[in-house]
Amino acid sequence: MVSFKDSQTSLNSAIEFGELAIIGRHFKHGKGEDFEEITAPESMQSIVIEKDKQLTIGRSESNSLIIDHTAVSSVHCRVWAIQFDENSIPLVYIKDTSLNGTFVNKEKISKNQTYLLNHGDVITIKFGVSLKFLSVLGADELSYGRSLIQTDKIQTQFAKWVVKERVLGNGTFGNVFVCQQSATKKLCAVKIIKSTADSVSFESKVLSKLSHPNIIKVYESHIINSRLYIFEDLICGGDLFSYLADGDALTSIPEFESLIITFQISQALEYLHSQNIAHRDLKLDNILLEAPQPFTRIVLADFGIARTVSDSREKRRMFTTVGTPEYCAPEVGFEYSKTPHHLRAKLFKNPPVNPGYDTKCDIWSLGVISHIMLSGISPFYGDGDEFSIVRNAKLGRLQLHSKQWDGVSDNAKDFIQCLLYVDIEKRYDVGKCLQHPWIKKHEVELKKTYLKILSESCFSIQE
Ligand SMILES: Nc1ncnc2c1ncn2[C@@H]1O[C@H](COP(=O)(O)OP(=O)(O)OP(=O)(O)O)[C@@H](O)[C@H]1O
Repeated sequence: MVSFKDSQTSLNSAIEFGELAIIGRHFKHGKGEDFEEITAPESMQSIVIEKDKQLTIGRSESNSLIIDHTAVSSVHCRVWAIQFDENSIPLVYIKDTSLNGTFVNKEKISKNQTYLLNHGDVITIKFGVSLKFLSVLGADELSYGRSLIQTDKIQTQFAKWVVKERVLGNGTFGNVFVCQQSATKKLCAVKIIKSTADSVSFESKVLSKLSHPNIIKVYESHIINSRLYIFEDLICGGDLFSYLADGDALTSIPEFESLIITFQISQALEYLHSQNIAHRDLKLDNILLEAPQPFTRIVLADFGIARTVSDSREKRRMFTTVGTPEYCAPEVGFEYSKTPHHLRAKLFKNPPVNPGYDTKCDIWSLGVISHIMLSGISPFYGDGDEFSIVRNAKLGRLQLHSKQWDGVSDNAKDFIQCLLYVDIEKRYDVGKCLQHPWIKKHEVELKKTYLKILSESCFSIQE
């Protein structure tokens, strides 16, 4: 009735983040149901949760744990672990994809909802097995968050929210914690930023007024004791950088998967740019996935340096050099001087010589991201120091004929070229990107896939 795939029982070299231990089974008993504790054979007592590998539980042969019962869906639920960096505590999520439901501690998870597992949680597949989640750190998985809350004197109780002792990630300006919406019990994220300078206020002021499936949803924000708390949706699949990472290198993904991600980012940019907002820091790390799998909803996050540009065409310019050189358009103004401090917050003093830049800076970044997805190569990275990255970007030479591009269509290559023109006039805007043959040729399939992604996403459930 219950079986494991062989690969799940011999994982000695993998990084383990926890396990799901079989503790019993559920069965039909007359009109009701019953539960009995079971001791599975030794080789089948637990299923290991490892880094970068999604586990599936269900009826079909392809699952990591197969439960052969008609009440169990073909893929009933998925389990995966996310770790922000190698020093942070992994988060293990479960997503229900079943007809009859997946239960955690006897509560049903809504279909397509994702739940963050805590050490000791019991997962029940009705008329299948019950599994206990054992975190690799045991009950200690909360200690890091708890100590941060204490040392940073973080407020945990709000009228509508409770901040949890789970850390999602750390940024330059602060930390991101899991929190819970008191009324609905829904898990969300709260970004807690130490500084309340103007540079971070965009996230709290403007983002809460935006509504787009591919842009992080911000509910509200509060400033308490010089800390800005931004309550937003929890996006559970990690970032695109981790998704593409393979050891120390990045890998390419299939062309249609790259296309659907590019399409979703373009949708978000079309919305942002139509409101005269530039993100200014688009990069793999700031693109979050709802689940670490192909054809999932992607969400633009980290609007810490985003800016609203003027409505007037003449004034639609920005002059501050910000962003990340690897993804940054040449006109943004990073310089290839060997002096590193030049590379941050450099103000253009003389606008007629340096005309500044506009929202097309995001298009360049999208070009870099799509280039990486299609080939596994960052186009201007060179030997990796900022000097060569900035110089290469200013030259704008692309090598779209190396072996990494074998099998990539000419349309995809042309799309990349159109986004990475150093000449801003020649570079496409987002409207033209969406009209490019790479997208137009697949428009019907793309729209169908996009609608399916949204209909299966928590975004559509909340709206
Ligand atoms: N809403 C969210 N849901 C899930 N994870 C999130 C969310 N927001 C941020 N994170 C995680 O926390 C990490 C830090 O996020 P944050 O936006 O504060 O950092 P950052 O500003 O990108 O860092 P830096 O400024 O150094 O680039 C992200 O990389 C991401 O992994």
